[in-house]
Amino acid sequence: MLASCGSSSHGNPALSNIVIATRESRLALWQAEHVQRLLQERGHSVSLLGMTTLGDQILDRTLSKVGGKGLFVKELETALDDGRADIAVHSLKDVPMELPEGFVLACVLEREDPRDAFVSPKYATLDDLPQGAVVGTSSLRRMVLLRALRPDLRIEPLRGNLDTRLRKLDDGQYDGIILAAAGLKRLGLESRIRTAFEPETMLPAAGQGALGIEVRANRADLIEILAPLMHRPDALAVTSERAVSRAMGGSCSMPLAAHARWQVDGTLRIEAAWGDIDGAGVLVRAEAQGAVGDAAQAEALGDEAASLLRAAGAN
Ligand SMILES: NCc1[nH]cc(CCC(=O)O)c1CC(=O)O
Repeated sequence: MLASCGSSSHGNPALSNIVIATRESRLALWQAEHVQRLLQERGHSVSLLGMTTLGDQILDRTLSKVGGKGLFVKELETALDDGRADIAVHSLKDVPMELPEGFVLACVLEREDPRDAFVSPKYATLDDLPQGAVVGTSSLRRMVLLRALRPDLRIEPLRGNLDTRLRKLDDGQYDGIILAAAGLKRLGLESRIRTAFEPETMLPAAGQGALGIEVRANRADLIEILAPLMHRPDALAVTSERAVSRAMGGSCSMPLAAHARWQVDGTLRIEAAWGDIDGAGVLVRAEAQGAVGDAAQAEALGDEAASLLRAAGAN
């Protein structure tokens, strides 16, 4: 079933052309083109298939109310399934923990800045915001973490792609908004970042800043082609973060943060936070640290952090 048409100098099968299924937001296209460049540098021919997903069409409700992360991924998987495309490039943050039967994450690329960023025309930091200022975010994680930092702020929903969100800010609908630093940097909008929150202050979402490449599990040809793009340390860190989400039954209807960092002694340290958005503003945190040499150990570390979260009151 290999769609091969010859061999590269390394003896790998070479596809005549690799088709990347991608959403059509500016960020999604940047990400797909990034993977396109990386593969072209290795001698592959690559084209893009742009698609509009349900997640892109539903801009008036929070994602958590309309079905969650899968909305951005499903149409792309259909294109892989029916052979219109070979691979899909995703922001890992938006990829559900369990992929549908028959799909695998073949590759995690080197991660961009995983931090959240404070963006505001007027205020340099969150601390500079006046009492009761309006901050835009539709992320439950950002809401509960913001609430812990500044209970006085008014948090208002903010949806749409990056350009839309920035336009709403510039229109004056918010005093400040929170966005992922990675997306701003990729689109050359780094100058909009007033403060990047250290993870201690605003713990990132599992997988934030990382790109994942999804393929049909039976495409051994593609899995081999993508292997050199894998960034192993970041892949293991992200695997432990995603394990926290999986263990907590994670979806974006749950305020959950998980962020893992390699330590100077070579161990991996993961921090996690869980919030109770409807309840009394409960926010619990946990951390775990250990030697991680493979995906199973990365998952075990994430599971341990999730157990500690539960022991601390998360459910
Ligand atoms: N939920 C939307 C989303 N998914 C991925 C990114 C970009 C950052 C990344 O790659 O993690 C963003 C924008 C944001 O959260 O501000």
